Amino acid sequence: MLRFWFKEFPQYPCDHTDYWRTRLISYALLVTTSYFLLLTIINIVTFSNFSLALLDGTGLLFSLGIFAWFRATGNVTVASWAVTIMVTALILLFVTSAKGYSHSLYWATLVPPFAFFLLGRKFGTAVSTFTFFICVLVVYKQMETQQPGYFAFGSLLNVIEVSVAHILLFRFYEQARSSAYNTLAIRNTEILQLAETDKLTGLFNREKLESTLITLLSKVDEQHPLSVMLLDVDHFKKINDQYGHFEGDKVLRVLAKKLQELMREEDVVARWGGEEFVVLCATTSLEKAMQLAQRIREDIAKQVISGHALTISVGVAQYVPSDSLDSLLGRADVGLYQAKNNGRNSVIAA
Ligand SMILES: Nc1nc2c(ncn2[C@@H]2O[C@H](COP(=O)(O)OP(=O)(O)OP(=O)(O)O)[C@@H](O)[C@H]2O)c(=O)[nH]1
Repeated sequence: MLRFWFKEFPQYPCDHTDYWRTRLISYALLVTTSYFLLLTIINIVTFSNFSLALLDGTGLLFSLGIFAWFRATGNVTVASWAVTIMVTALILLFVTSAKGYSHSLYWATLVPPFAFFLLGRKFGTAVSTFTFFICVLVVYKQMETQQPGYFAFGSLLNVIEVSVAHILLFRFYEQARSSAYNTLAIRNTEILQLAETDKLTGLFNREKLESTLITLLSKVDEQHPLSVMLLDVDHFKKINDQYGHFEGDKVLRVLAKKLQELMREEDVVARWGGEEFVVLCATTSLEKAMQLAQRIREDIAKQVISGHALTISVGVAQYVPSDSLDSLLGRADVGLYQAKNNGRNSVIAA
């Protein structure tokens, strides 16, 4: 119903640091505008108190003025100050006019949540300190006159109103905080995904491959051997030279997808760099890995990849206890080198 009141500013999307400020400014102006409008009407219609109605009418115009100006400019900093000053002035006016009766002081507790949220730590502290200083002063003056405090029905309403305002404000804070955390969590997941994905092919990149290999190595034992394959496209340079780099990229993308389809679900396929790919085969002996690599080499040779007939050479190695990460991949590289020397389109174990 009140959607027209809350303008979405394109410069403040929901993950922008000022997004929730724009919301609180709009909420505060909605409350102050309604408050002044109501009091103006009551003072005219019920009490015929036109001087008070004039005062409330001025407040109404002031509140609407800030609202219209904020909608037009989207200036959060100035609107934050305007709203904080208006809310603080209203509260202090009430506290001083009520001569510091206890129920009126309760309103002052609304200032810190406003001031800190809209103005930040430094000015929030300043405005809150100023407000509480005025409250202390008012109470001190009251002490001098020895005026006894009293509570009437109005006082009770005041306490209830401030309590409700407190709950709403803290709900607002919690929403802003959890929204920020959720956005952060989504961003973190995206960043993590970017950090471990090869941009061209969408496969795991070298960093992710190495961390996965370290994890898999910790699980290796006699029943769970681990083998790796290093695959390289034969004469890939020709595709680039003949058809251009973009076509070469397209071929790499399609080939990466094909490799993933051809591998078993449990195999980890990654782009090592350039036109080289690595496959980690957990719980796979050298013999089994050789069979798998041969099957894949044959499949690739039979298929047309993005309009090109391709072949691959593969080096295969099985982890032995004396291996480090580098020596294991190094041995697969030796196998690949031999496969290339053997005339390519072949698989060699090392
Ligand atoms: N399009 C494209 N080309 C790449 C990319 N990374 C590396 N290359 C190219 O891959 C080619 C690799 O060439 P070489 O190392 O000579 O190997 P090759 O032509 O495949 O020959 P052999 O491996 O000996 O069979 C080079 O032309 C690189 O520019 C990439 O991300 N995209």
